[in-house]
Amino acid sequence: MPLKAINPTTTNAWKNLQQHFDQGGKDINAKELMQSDPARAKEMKIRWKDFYVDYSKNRVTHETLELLIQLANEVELSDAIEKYFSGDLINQTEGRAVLHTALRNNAEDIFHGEKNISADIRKTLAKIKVFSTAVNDGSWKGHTGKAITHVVNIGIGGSDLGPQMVVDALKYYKTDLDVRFISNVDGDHVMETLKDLDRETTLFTIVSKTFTTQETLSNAQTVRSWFLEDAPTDAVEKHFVAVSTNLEAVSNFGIAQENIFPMENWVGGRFSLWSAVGLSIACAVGFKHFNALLEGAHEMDQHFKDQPLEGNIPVVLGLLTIWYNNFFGAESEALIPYTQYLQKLAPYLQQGIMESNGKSVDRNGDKVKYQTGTIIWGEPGTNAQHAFFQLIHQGTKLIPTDFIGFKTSLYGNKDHHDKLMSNFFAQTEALLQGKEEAEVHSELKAQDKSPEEIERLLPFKLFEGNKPTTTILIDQLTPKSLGSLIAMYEHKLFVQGVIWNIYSYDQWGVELGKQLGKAVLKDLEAGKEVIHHDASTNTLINRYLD
Ligand SMILES: O=P(O)(O)OC[C@H]1O[C@H](O)[C@H](O)[C@@H](O)[C@@H]1O
Repeated sequence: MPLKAINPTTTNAWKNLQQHFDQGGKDINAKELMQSDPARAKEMKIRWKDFYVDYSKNRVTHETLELLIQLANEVELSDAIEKYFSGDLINQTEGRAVLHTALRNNAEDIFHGEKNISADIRKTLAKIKVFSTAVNDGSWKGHTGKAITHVVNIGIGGSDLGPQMVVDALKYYKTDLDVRFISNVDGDHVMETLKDLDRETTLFTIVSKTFTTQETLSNAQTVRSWFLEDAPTDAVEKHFVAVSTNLEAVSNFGIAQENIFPMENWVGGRFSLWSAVGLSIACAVGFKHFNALLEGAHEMDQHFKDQPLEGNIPVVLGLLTIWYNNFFGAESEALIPYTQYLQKLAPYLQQGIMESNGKSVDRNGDKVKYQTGTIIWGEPGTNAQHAFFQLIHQGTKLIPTDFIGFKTSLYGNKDHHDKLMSNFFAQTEALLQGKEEAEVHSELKAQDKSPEEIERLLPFKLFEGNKPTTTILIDQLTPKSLGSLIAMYEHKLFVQGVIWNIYSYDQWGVELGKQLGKAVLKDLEAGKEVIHHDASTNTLINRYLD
């Protein structure tokens, strides 16, 4: 069954939320509420396994939360969750199920229509295990009999961002293999990646769900030609493997049948790191850790599926976004992980969240009259503090921010970790508390400023406070906790999509640019003056051709 199409703005909860917002909700001051009700911190938190999610620094009251849950109930979120996990065709515009959760469910047999897909999932997983183990233990040899030292993943979008983020995030757990990524069709990017590689000890994984993506196919061709400059044609089978749903195109490319790792259409590209797309992850950190990543995600899946809405982490996070996006008019959300390992989390989730929920037509095919997808951005703390936190603290925009931190670091080094985490806690405190006039006044006075100077400087040194943050404190960055964290955001964006009544699992918005790109490429190749584009594009192309 497809998802029901319920316009959220027609629900009673939406109207009540609007009224609640107009009649005081917009002025909710989390700082004051925290002072008057210290129990708030205990009540507005979710403790789950090694996660501690504190959302008490948000502009919400218990009433707000009740109304948001009421909204989730009225749009039948629980029914949608059920359909998501049971393989209903919830990606209706592409006629597909959305079953990336099946990839990490080792406990049950999952059905896609009549077909039990778990056997195939386990088979592919076993193939990943055998292959990644052989590459790591040196039993997979290159064509001259040498073991593999470098793996290069060639893919873009979902076939790049997820594996790249995870490989970077789990660097601590890395094997001896050097794993790199080529994504952009920028030839310089390709050559920079190849330049110090030894053909005899490098393995290329070509990853493309469709195997039609221009960037990936061009890069794969270029890399193959580079490889064949100094290797015989039959060496390709020892150095090239592929991951795709399009098995025919892969064999036409010249990849041996046994070197193909299949994936299925019910896995969206941006949710595919759990599938064979994660091959480079298994190579980089070993199969054991890849499996732990899947386990962590599965545990979050269980939580999301079974936990009542009020105590359900992705649900609560998703509802907070709705509150800010649709009632306060906040346009973006920042994600600040306090670990350098997660430096690619925001770019990864930009695809996950913005490609999923950047839609303006609802599930009835009508143009929506409310805001949908949020803009996602972020960088690791503390770097972010020295770059753009000024705007979060004192700018004019409301930017709800997730702070993600870990109780213990990986190398110990407590001295550094205490410094890192003191910033983590202090920033959410500063954003909540702000700094009032009296405090600024006495600080300036203590610096021996004259009354005139104090008066002049005071407005610039004030901090409003009441800037909303959610703290996600996790015990340690492990493959398992990373799996849970990623799955948490996957489900959060699902919740938002259900409430906004949009289709989160298609991405038609990326097609037009690709189409026009092909036409422009023909013009560039022809090299003749163009006149059939708009005036600006004609001028630019002609200048390029000149
Ligand atoms: O894996 P591929 O088929 O090569 O697709 C790579 C990417 O292509 C497009 O840009 C889609 O919008 C992405 O969702 C996808 O991840």
